[in-house]
Amino acid sequence: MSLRLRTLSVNPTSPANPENDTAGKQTRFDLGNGSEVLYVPRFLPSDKSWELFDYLDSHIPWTRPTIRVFGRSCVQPRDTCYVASAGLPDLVYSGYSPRAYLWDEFPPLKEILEMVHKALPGNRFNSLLLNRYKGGNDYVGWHSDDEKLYGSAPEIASVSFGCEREFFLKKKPSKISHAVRTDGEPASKRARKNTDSDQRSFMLKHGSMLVMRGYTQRDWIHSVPKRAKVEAVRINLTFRHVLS
Ligand SMILES: O=C(O)CCC(=O)C(=O)O
Ligand SMILES: [Fe+2]
Repeated sequence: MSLRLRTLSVNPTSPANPENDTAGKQTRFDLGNGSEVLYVPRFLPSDKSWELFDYLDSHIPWTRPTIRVFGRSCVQPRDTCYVASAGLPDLVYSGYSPRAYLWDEFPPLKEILEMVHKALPGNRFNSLLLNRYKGGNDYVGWHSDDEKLYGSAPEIASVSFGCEREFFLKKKPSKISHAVRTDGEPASKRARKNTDSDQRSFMLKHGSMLVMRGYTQRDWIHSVPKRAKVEAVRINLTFRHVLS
C-alpha cells in the first residue's frame, strides 16, 4: 500500500491531454512511411491494474542479467523475465538468451494476453518480455526490437503498470549508401537532419497500452530514460509474435 501512495505522490495523475483520457479511447499516431503507434491510456481499469502489478511484482522470477553492449559486459539496468509458448526459437538480445518460462506458470499473464488479443484482433502474440524498473535509475537505452525472429514488420503491444515513465521514439538517421553518392561530400554530412516530427514521447500511464506496428522497429528506435527523483516501481510487458 505504501508503494501505491508513493507512486501517486511522485506522479500526479492529471493527464497531459484530458481528451485522450476517456475510458476506451485510443489515439493513433502516424509516424509516416508505414510506421504507426497506437496509444490506449485506459486499456485496463486502475484497480485491476494494481492487482496485476502486485501479482507481477511478487510472483515473476525477476533476474538482472549481464548483457553485452558495444562489446562491453554490463548488468542490465532493469529486472527482466521472458515467457514464451513451447517450441519457439530462443530469443537472443545483447548476447543474452533468457530462459523461456511457460504461460501456464503465470495464469494472470494469460488473462492479460487474452485482453490484448481482444483489443488487437488479427494478432497471435506467443511471447512476452517483462521488465521491472525499480526506480528512476533503471532504464532501457535506445534500441529497436528488430531481431529476425519477429519478422520484418512486427506488431508489439506494450502494457504498463505502476509508476508512469516517459517512453521516447526517435527516427533512425536515414542511411545514404556509397553507391548513390554523386558528389564528394561525406555520407555522414549528407544524412538528413532530425526534425521535431522525428521524435515522439508518451507518458505511459498505469494500465495503458502502447502498440508499435508497421515499420516502427525498422525505422525508429525507442527508450525509457533514467529519471532522477522517481522512486516508485514500474512494470512493463511487451507482447510479441515469434515466427516459427
Ligand atoms: O518499458 C518499456 O516501456 C519498453 C520496454 C522495451 O522497449 C523492450 O522491452 O524492448
Ligand atoms: Fe523495446
